[in-house]
Amino acid sequence: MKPRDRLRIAMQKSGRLTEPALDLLNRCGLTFRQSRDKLFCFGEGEPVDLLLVRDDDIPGLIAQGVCDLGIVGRNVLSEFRGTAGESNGNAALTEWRKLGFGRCRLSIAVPQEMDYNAPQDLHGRRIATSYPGLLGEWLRTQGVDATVITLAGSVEIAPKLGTADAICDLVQSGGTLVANQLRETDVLLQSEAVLAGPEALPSDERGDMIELLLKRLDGVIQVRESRLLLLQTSRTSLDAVTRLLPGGPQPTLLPVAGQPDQLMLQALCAGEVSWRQLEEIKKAGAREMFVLPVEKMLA
Ligand SMILES: Nc1ncnc2c1ncn2[C@@H]1O[C@H](COP(=O)(O)OP(=O)(O)OP(=O)(O)O)[C@@H](O)[C@H]1O
Ligand SMILES: O=P(O)(O)OC[C@H]1O[C@H](OP(=O)(O)OP(=O)(O)O)[C@H](O)[C@@H]1O
Ligand SMILES: [Mg+2]
Repeated sequence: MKPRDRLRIAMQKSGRLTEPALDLLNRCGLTFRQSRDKLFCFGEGEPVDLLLVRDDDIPGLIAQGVCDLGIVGRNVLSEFRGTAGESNGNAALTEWRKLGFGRCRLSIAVPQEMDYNAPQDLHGRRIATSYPGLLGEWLRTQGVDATVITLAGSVEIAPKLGTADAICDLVQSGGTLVANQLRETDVLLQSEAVLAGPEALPSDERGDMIELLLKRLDGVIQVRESRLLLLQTSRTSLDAVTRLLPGGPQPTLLPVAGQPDQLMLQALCAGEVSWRQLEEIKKAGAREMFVLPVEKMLA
């Protein structure tokens, strides 16, 4: 293969991961010249280009060295790793970063009326899936002997059509399962989009660019997941309120003008603050609560 001096990242051409992946790269300061419906996008500022492909092709493109990195679901990457042995030689791919979008899980689901208590109930059954590698591995670890039926899509319909007794497919809200009178029984894999690449970084300029990109990604992900929590509390409730704060550095306390028994508390939280957490904190004595997104951060 011809040596390249520009970094090449594979991402999904059109699908669930396309917008969030491009948004993330933009936030890392990468912009691209060609329109998104083209196969190749040339990086404008930095020497980083994009290849837009079917998500299933991404691990193979990295393993073959056609691309240096890829943004792909862990489900697709893990399936490739499991089946890569025979067809792709030494395809040692790794997850460089978890990207926090495209969250879903790979699960077994059975018809609602089926008597199912444990994986052993799948003995001798037919299971339809688009993930034969991951399913086969799970069945082996469970010591279950079942027939794996590989389908490219519309897996959930297989039990109704009588072509399978159970399925193994992606679940997010569970809506598709309910619509097909199926119930989820076992989770094989928790998935989200990841930045995938070879285990060893290239030893040329591309390796330096990857290191720079990883640093920027870390900053972008940290800011994206950070929230600033502001609230008011009495000094007597302070301990109870502080105990309930989501993880992060020590909060800052500020006096409230004209109310010596009151404090304004400011806390940087490392993740989303849920309504439930807010309600608990309020019960402990807080009021005037605000949760703000963080735009930029420089420690
Ligand atoms: N319901 C869902 N909610 C969230 N993420 C999902 C969901 N379904 C799939 N994903 C994740 O998004 C990835 C891409 O899903 P999508 O449906 O766009 O793929 P696809 O139909 O295989 O697309 P392609 O045309 O690129 O092959 C999946 O591999 C998975 O990681
Ligand atoms: O649990 P849910 O929120 O219902 O999501 C799960 C569904 O989403 C994905 O399909 P998608 O919507 O991409 O349709 P497709 O696979 O037929 O393209 C996946 O293959 C499941 O069918
Ligand atoms: Mg696909």
